[in-house]
Amino acid sequence: MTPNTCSCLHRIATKLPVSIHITKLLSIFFLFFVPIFDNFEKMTILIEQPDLAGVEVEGKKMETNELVLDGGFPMPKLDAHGGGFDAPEINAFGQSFRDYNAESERQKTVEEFYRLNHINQSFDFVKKMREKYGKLDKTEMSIWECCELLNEVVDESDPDLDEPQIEHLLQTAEAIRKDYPHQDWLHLTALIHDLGKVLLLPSFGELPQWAVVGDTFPLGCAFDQSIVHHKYFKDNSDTYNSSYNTKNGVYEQGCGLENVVMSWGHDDYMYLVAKENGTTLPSAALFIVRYHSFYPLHKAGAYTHLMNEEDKENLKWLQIFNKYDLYSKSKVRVDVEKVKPYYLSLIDKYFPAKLKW
Ligand SMILES: O[C@H]1[C@H](O)[C@@H](O)[C@H](O)[C@@H](O)[C@H]1O
Ligand SMILES: [Fe+2]
Ligand SMILES: [Fe+2]
Repeated sequence: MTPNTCSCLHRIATKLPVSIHITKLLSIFFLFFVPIFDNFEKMTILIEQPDLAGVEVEGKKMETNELVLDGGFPMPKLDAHGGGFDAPEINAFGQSFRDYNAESERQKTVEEFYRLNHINQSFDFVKKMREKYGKLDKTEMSIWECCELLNEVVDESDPDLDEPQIEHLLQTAEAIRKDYPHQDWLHLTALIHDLGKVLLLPSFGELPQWAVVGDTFPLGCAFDQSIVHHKYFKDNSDTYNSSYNTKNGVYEQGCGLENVVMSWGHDDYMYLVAKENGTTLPSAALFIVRYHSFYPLHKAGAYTHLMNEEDKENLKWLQIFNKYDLYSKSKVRVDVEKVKPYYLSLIDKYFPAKLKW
């Protein structure tokens, strides 16, 4: 029924010799309901889509096409490569990244590092370290003061970088900031992720490199073949402990990574520091800090049977982060003084002024 037929019927109805009430009721019927039935077949139900671009959700600006994960932190839509980052093919030494067998000046140092690491990281050793460093009684300082301490630190496990660690922190943070400008928590996560390397310094007990850096792996269950230089586990006593050397070992399937004892180093230490000092960073940030060296999981896909649902969600962020951690390593220096005010503002937002270490 078209609007014309409708108004015509309305006119006829008004001319009928019946009471004014019936006329009014008919008019209402024809005017409002008939056109609705008439158009019923053509009707499409439209639900308005809120335009989230530029809108703040829990203090975070949204970009279009973003999903919101737990805690209100937006999950960016990724392209096939997991973000806009253009990963270089070769490192500063002209080799491909994380090639642990390539002949280079660093290869021997790195392999010797993993030999010692694999012999000495045991279930008992880690338990002792977590207890000792969990006390956070070494010193008090701000996040930025800690960044500056890393000026002194060079990581012997890394085949791709021999620059002081503060360079690496800023390179990672600046690279991720460029691609994810609105996720400020991710910029700060990048800045702090390796701060735990201060364990190498005298005021932190001057731990040997094998107890601070390098890839991490679980203790209390079998050492997966994907772990770099796996062969050196033959001299680790846990290899021969029947409670520890099976796929699940002391764990249950799906128990969640937080219940898994990881090899001791800068990841777990910095996680403890951030958590115990009451950071307001989201759980994905703490997950990144804690497991960023767990290449057997996030690169090789080993140990996934130990993850729970929350781990699986957080792993998506870790995999985004990892690209920047790895491929931003270069000899190009960041102008520290120029970017410092920005990072100081983030530190102020997510951390107390002084932290216990
Ligand atoms: O050599 C590197 C370096 O120590 C990194 O900081 C760590 O996160 C990596 O996993 C490791 O392989
Ligand atoms: Fe690291
Ligand atoms: Fe790193």
